[in-house]
Amino acid sequence: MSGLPHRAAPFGRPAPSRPLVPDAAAPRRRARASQDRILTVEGLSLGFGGAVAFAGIDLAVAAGEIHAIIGPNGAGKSSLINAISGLYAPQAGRVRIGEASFARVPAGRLAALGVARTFQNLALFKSLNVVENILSGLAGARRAGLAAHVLGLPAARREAAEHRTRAEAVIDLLQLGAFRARAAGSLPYGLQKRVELARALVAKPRLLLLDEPMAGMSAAEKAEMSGFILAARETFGTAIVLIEHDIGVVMRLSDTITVLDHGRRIATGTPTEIQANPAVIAAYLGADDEEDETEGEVKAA
Ligand SMILES: Nc1ncnc2c1ncn2[C@@H]1O[C@H](COP(=O)(O)OP(=O)(O)OP(=O)(O)O)[C@@H](O)[C@H]1O
Repeated sequence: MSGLPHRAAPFGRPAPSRPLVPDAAAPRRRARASQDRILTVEGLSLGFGGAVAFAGIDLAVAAGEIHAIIGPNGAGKSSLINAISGLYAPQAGRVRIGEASFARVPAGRLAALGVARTFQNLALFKSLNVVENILSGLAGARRAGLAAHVLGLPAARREAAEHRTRAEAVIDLLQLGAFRARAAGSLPYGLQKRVELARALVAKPRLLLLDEPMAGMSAAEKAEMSGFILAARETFGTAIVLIEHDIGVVMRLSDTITVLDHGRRIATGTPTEIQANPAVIAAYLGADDEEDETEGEVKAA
């Protein structure tokens, strides 16, 4: 820290002291943690032409963990989520989801792998109502064939009823009942983001990837959305990987934070560890000097 300029550190609080006595239970805990791991990213690298989006990224997310990925603009956060969800094909490394390991994650099998995601920009069916949008999150979970649905066969009717029950459970959880018949496109932006979350959650994913779920929201809307994200984890035990620029929100929500800068992972730790990490502070102060926009976001901590 001594090399930093004389400016307020963006994350404020001091580092925790390390325990001095060796922790005998640590190896056992580590073994259990790796069994509970839902996502492991090993040495993942992606470039576009000559430009590096990210390189050599390692990441481990345990079942039920909320793991934020933060970093200045262009650090590689969205590209990493896009690679984890199979939209981008990495040039090196592997992604393990549960027990399955991939050089490129098959995007078409995401739902079967227990993974759901939202996008940085809203991707709802604007003219469909809220219930229909949420049900579209179960399209990958259909067992009865299309013909059975068209003909209204009993298996298809049972499945449709079961899906409605699941949709209603998510509607209750995210308090969307009053809007269920409204066209998604007619709702205020904050509610549309909530519908997107509901659509991702309806399949009860083991892993949920949220790309800036609170972008463009007011402080009150962000607090509300944070509550819904915690409720989702609590109710479904879902692990959540979250990209978010508001550092205050990240500090309050996350169990673990990974920081990217210029496509490299510069730190992983608890919120307390991250806010005291010199490399993280330097990365944000550097971004501070370059971009006024980021300044406010970092100081929100
Ligand atoms: N489809 C693409 N084609 C070419 N370059 C891309 C593409 N997607 C991302 N990049 C580049 O990869 C780098 C990382 O971008 P990315 O969007 O992943 O960063 P980010 O951390 O999510 O940024 P932000 O916080 O601004 O959303 C940037 O240099 C970006 O220009």
